This record gives sequence, structure tokens and C-alpha cells, in this order.
Amino acid sequence: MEHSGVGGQAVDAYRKALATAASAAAYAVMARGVARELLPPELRAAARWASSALLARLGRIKKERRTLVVRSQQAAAGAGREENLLFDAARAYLASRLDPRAMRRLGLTLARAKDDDGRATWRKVLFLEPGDSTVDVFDGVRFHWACVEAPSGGGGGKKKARRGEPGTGGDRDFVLELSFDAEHTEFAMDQYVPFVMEAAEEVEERDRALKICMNEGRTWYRVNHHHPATFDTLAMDPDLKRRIVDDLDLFAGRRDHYRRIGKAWKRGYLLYGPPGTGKSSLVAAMANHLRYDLYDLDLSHVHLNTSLQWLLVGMSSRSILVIEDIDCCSDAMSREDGKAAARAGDGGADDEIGNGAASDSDAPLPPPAKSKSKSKNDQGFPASEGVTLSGLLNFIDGLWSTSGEERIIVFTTNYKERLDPALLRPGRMDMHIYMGYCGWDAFKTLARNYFLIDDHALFPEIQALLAEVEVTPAEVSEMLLRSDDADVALRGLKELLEEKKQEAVPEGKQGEEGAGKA
Ligand SMILES: Nc1ncnc2c1ncn2[C@@H]1O[C@H](COP(=O)(O)OP(=O)(O)OP(=O)(O)O)[C@@H](O)[C@H]1O
Repeated sequence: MEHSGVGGQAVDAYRKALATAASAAAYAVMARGVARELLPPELRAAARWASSALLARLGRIKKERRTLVVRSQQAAAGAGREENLLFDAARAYLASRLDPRAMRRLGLTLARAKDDDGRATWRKVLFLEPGDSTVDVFDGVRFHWACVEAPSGGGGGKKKARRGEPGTGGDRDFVLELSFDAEHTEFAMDQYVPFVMEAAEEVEERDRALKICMNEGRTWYRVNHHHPATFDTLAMDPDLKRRIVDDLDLFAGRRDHYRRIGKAWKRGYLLYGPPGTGKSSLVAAMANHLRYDLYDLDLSHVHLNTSLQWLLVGMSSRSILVIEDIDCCSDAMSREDGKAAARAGDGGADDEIGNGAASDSDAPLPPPAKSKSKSKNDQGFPASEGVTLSGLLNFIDGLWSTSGEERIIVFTTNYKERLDPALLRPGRMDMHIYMGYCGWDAFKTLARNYFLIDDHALFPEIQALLAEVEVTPAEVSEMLLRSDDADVALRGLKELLEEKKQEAVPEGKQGEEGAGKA
């Protein structure tokens, strides 16, 4: 029988629905039966877990929530207001996490900066605008961040707002709100908030320009540090390079270790070797590797002990203090005291850790006189305030042990054998690093740096010559710089090495086969 009209259509639809429901129920029963028969118990357990997780997620809406309100400022104990570090950290953290592809609306600021070389750089900063929010999942827990307009005077972002400063919400007053399920309150306070603080510090550290600081009087002048040297570009023995990198990494990660043993978190490196072998380049590579600022202390500009103290106190954490050409101090010291210059060290062994000669001599630091480009100065320290390099190390130990912050000190010299033995004895400088003449491995690094090549027809001849003559990496670099054409540059280098080989032949023996090996 056929149904017609509106009433008939309704009955048909009802029947169809009943049939569909019946078949769906039948399918469900059948599927459960099949699953029981065919699925192994492990898979069934996994399915149960997935369905309960889904139900928990659906039920989440009803869960109790907690919200932390993060204002830019807080009323301080006395009068006035105190900056809230979490507010800045959260903004920096969110800026690094916000994904413009996943959000309908986002604040964007382009900041223009000029570095000390006059180069313009652009910095892009994303931020949440008032009314916007985002979700951050940390260790499986969902944290909801929202930027919310706040009643004025509520310690919101307006107080911090500066023209063009990202994330301040312009002229409006706002706060950041962090919401999560009440059951995760402890996790949020003990794990997530510290994580945000640390992540923000890392972002800040990564983005900040490194500084090189030079002393004048009792102050440091800071400029941006753009030295291109890295451990990849440094031409030196690969094993020694790896040992230095490992040593630096171990040091940088040992805050608790140094605290536990009650020692200043500092490490000392003595770099020695002929001029042009890369001592300054190694210092720059260390700074770039650790992202530490460099403090280049020119002792010829330090006339008073107190100035030195001011300078040391004025250094920031995570920094490297460099004192170059310390042999010049030793020279002058010998003259002043009438002492024979201390003859310690072997002047040639590779990388001896804590292998210095022992002596108790702590003679006063002389009128500081720096060699080469550094200006000479004959005023020196007043007698009553005489400072020795090892005294300086002791002083640094005392000063830095109270700060609990990581610092590195590097001395460089061309003449290790002229140094005061007191400086070389174990425990003074942790690692003695010899930077030597250019060997085959060092040359290959330079060839790769300059021409992106690992092989060339002239390599065998150059390798043989390098084994015979003393040439510094600086001299090799100089030759490789002379042309953009690897053939031309390498030919020039080969000629230089041959000349050096000739020069090394003792007079009267020139022209003899095999003579003149350096
Ligand atoms: N080991 C090296 N690896 C890469 N480049 C080097 C190396 N040694 C020297 N150079 C090149 O030579 C230049 C001068 O080297 P650097 O100033 O680092 O030597 P140095 O040992 O500190 O010399 P000095 O004792 O005269 O201060 C560097 O800018 C770099 O281009």
C-alpha cells in the first residue's frame, strides 16, 4: 500500500528511522562480538583506554578551573610597585611559541635596530592582543593563556607600555591570565611556571647580541661582539678542539657541582704559542660557543688596585675575562725584582691539563706593559698595592666564589717559558692549551673555510711541505685570502711554503738534497 500526503510521508520516514536504528544496533552488537572473537586482549585494553580518555576529554568542560592573573607590576612591601618578572618572561615565552599559521589574530611588531657596525637589523615580535588567547601544551597538560583588559590601575601592562614596545597592548591596561584544570595547580606552580621562566631566559640569551668590553679607568666600554670565529672555522688539531669544547660544555653545566664542592664556578685557560696561531680566535670561538660576553682587560690601563676591583665587580655573569700577552708582565717583573725570569713549562707539549711547574713565588705585578698594539705604561701599581697575576687569581677566586655565577678567565702568551711559575702551578689555570703551527688537519679546515673544498691537485705537495716548514695559520689564511680562485691561492701558498723551506736550509747546505727540514 501506498501512502500519500503529509501523514503518509511522516509514517514512511518514521519506519525508515526505525529500520536504520535497528540495523545500527545490530551492527554494534555484531561488531562487539567480532571484536571479542578477533581482537587480542591488549588491543581491547588499548581501545578501552582510548574511549575513557575521550570521555574524560569530553567531560573536561565541567572540570573545575584555576586562573593565575599575571600583572606587569605588583604592590611592593614598602611604597611603590615592583616589576613582575613572570609577566615579562611570559610575554617573551609566548612570543617564541605563537604560531601565526594557527591563529586568526595576532599582534606583530617589527623593531629596527642598528648594531655597532652600522648594519640595520629587523626583529619580529609576535604577541597576544587584549581579547586574544592561545593554548600551550606542556607535558600533556593544556595551559590556556589569555590577554585580558584590566581595570585601570590594576597593575596591568599600561605601566610598562612604551612607544612601539611589543605586547603592551598600546594604551590599554591589560593582564595575562593563565588557566588550567584545578587538578594541575601544583604542576602549574612547580613545573610549568619555572619552565616558562627558564624558556624565556633562553630566548633572551639566544636573541641578545654578545658584547666585548674594554676597560678604561674603572669602567668597561661595551660594543657588540661580531667575531666570526667558531670552533668549526678554527684551524687546529681536531682532538684538542674536541677536548676544549667538551671541557667548556662540562663547565657550563656544572652549577650544582661547583656549589656542592664550595668552589667558585670559574675555569681558567692558558693559551700559548707563536703569534698568529689563533689564540685570540680561540677566545672568540669560546665566547661564541658559550654565548658569553668578553671582557678584554688591558692592564696597562689599570693604575690602582681599587680600579681593578671595580672592574672585576662590574663584570656580568656568563662572561670571559681575557688578559692578553701576560708574558709582558712577567718580563717587566723580572726586570723590577732583579729576578731571573721564571722558566717553567715545556714550551711545546699539547694541552697539558694542570701540568704546570710548582713554585711559591708570588712576585708583585710589574708596571703593566702590553706588547704590540697595546700601549705601554710605566705608572704601574703603587708599591703598597702591588698585585700579582696569581694574586689576581686568588682575588678573583674570593670575589667570584660569592657570586655563584659562571665565569671564565683566559690568559694568552707567546712565551709560556717566561711566565712566573706561580701562575703555572696546578690549580691556577685549569687547562694549558698550546696553539701551534699549521699542520695538515688545520690546513684542511682553512681550505674548507675559504673555498669549500676537501681536495685539490696541489694538496699532496702542500701536505708534504707543511710537514717540513713552520707556518702559522695566520700566514696560511693570508695566502688563501689573496684570490677567490682556489688554484691561484693554493699555488701562492705552495710558493710561500717552498720559500720557507729554502730559508730554513742552513747556509752552505743550500741546494743539498733533503736539507733544511724545520
Ligand atoms: N687557528 C686558526 N684558525 C683559523 N684562523 C686563524 C687561526 N690562527 C690564525 N688565524 C687567522 O689569523 C688571524 C690572526 O690570528 P689570531 O689573532 O687569532 O692569532 P693569535 O695567536 O692570537 O696572535 P697574537 O699572539 O699575535 O695575538 C685571525 O684573524 C685568523 O684569520
